[in-house]
Amino acid sequence: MADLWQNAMDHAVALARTAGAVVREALQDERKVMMKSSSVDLVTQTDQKVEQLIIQSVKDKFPTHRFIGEESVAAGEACVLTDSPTWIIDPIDGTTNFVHGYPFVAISIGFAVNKQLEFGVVYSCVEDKMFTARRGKGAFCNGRPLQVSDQKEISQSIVATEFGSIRDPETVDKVLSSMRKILCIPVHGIRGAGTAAVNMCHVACGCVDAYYEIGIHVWDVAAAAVIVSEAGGVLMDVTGGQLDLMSRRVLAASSRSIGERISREIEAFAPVRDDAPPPQ
Ligand SMILES: O=P([O-])([O-])O[C@@H]1[C@H](O)[C@H](O)[C@@H](O)[C@H](O)[C@H]1O
Ligand SMILES: [Mg+2]
Ligand SMILES: [Mg+2]
Repeated sequence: MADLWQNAMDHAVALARTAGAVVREALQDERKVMMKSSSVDLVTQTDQKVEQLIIQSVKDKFPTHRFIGEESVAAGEACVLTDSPTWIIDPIDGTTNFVHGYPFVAISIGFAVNKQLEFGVVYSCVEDKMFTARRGKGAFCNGRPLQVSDQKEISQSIVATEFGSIRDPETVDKVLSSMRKILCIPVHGIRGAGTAAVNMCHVACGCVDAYYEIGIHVWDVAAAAVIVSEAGGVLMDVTGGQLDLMSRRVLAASSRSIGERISREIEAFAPVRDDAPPPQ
């Protein structure tokens, strides 16, 4: 089969561009902020509008395909990855950035078939950077090929991570303790763009050597996972084991050795899985 899903990918790129224009436009206006699970888990009408725009357009073009969308799941849809072709959508990755006008905001569209990711599209819409990758065909930013860094020395690396939105003191202690241990290796620095998808694209570009986070969701990382691996990077669990997309943990690195070195410093914990049945 030559390239069965190229049509779907072309459509995803066009949709990400359209959605990005909607988000950029909304950045000019006042943004009404609502809370989801807590006061630091935010959503706006633009997140909801963009997700609906993407889902409706895909339904019209590919009526049998399924969806996992951040705001649909927040509204009660199941978060289940089946063997059916499935679009995994984060309409705005970096909603907190969007709310504050901090200029890293992305539309993230991943696509899986038989539970295998086939392509990923991440559009960092303020920077106008379109990151794309199709399984087996390389990763690109605005059409230019991407390659992870060839850094082998952890002490000469930059690591990206986020503080996350789980803010009970015990969890925050673990998050800070991991960062402290990584800083003390010492690495050159720690960075965070405020969007998981863009952090992972930075691994793909080679400007950071690794990114990890506990608390992300499948829609934050599905698209960018293809981009990282097609740029030559590796994906793993924060313990160094196999990546589980529903586990809410990710470690993306330029090489297995850098990833495993960082995993040794991370205090792992296990948030409620994305595919956990809803509480009764
Ligand atoms: O809510 P959202 O802005 O789509 O996604 C969030 C961003 O990626 C953030 O950088 C990360 O720290 C959170 O874990 C994500 O949930
Ligand atoms: Mg997100
Ligand atoms: Mg989002």
